Amino acid sequence: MRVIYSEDHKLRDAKTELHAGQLVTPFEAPFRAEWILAAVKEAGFADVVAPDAHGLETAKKVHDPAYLDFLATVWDRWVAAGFTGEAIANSFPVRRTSQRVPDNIVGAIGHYANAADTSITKGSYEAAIASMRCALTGADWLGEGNRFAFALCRPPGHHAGIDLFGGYCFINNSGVAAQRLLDRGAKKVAVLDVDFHHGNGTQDLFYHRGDVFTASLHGDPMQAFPYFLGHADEEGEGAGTGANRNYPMPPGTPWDVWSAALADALVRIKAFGAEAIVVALGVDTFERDPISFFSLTSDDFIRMGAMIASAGLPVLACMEGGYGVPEIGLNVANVLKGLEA
Ligand SMILES: NCCCNCCCCCS
Ligand SMILES: [Zn+2]
Repeated sequence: MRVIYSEDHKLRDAKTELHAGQLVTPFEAPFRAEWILAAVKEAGFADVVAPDAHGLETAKKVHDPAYLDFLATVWDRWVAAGFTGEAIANSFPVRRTSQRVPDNIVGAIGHYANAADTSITKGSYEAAIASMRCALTGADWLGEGNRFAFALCRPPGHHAGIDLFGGYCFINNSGVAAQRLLDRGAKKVAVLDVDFHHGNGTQDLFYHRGDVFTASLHGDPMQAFPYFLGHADEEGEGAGTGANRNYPMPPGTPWDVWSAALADALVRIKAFGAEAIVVALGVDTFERDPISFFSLTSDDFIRMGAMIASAGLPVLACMEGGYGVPEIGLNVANVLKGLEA
């Protein structure tokens, strides 16, 4: 199991998150990557490397290049506008409005945001680039014929759409990795999102494409972020018809219900003909996660890894969510243990 990790994740260290009507210390904070790194090393996954210095060529195939330019410049534009706080979107192009991108930075950040929970700060972009590079380096490890890799991505990526940031995400690491695998010769790949929250960004990237199967197991969007995508009737469009599968589940969902959805997703991934699986690995399905409502135990994460490995395909796991409790490290290590069991 190759682990890819970059110290540059520390450049993403926002001080505010709009949560429950207050500006709180962000749930998605630097300690997360440190705890997870320590735990996977402790579990024996010590083959840890820094990412290669990939550019934006692959990312530009799944994200709007103008959006990537926005990410690269938003902080400087925010400061140039004279604002002293962190960059937070507060006006959005909602129903029956123009999709023109305003020149004003407050309008522009709202155009590109799908949630107001993600403050942009100095260094956020550089950290997102490093995170993307971890995923791309993991894809290359698989492309070289290896079976498993874990990209310790921070910031996460699965809520980042074609031209959207939010849910603590900026660049869709697992989506970029899937594209890399295709560019290296795969005909079909799958992105399996096991994070508690629906992979709305990943679904957006590939919804009209037939070469990437996207599956997501998540809290029912009627009750859970991201609220506005993730229903079971979203099955892809055009060339992507039948290549998207959502498994929304209710509060309190335990392993036996959750794993039945995983089993179904894996059957569909195999039937699709995927040559590799990119796992959007969030561990916020854990019973004590502070912002989620499923009931998986730490041992369930071993079972999760074993089930995914049973598909018999190469697997790249890209770190997504999992918050607040020390068990996030154990739970990630347990998935890796299950993969290699
Ligand atoms: N402020 C907490 C409420 C929800 N905010 C978005 C959660 C994104 C999870 C990404 S895995
Ligand atoms: Zn999540």
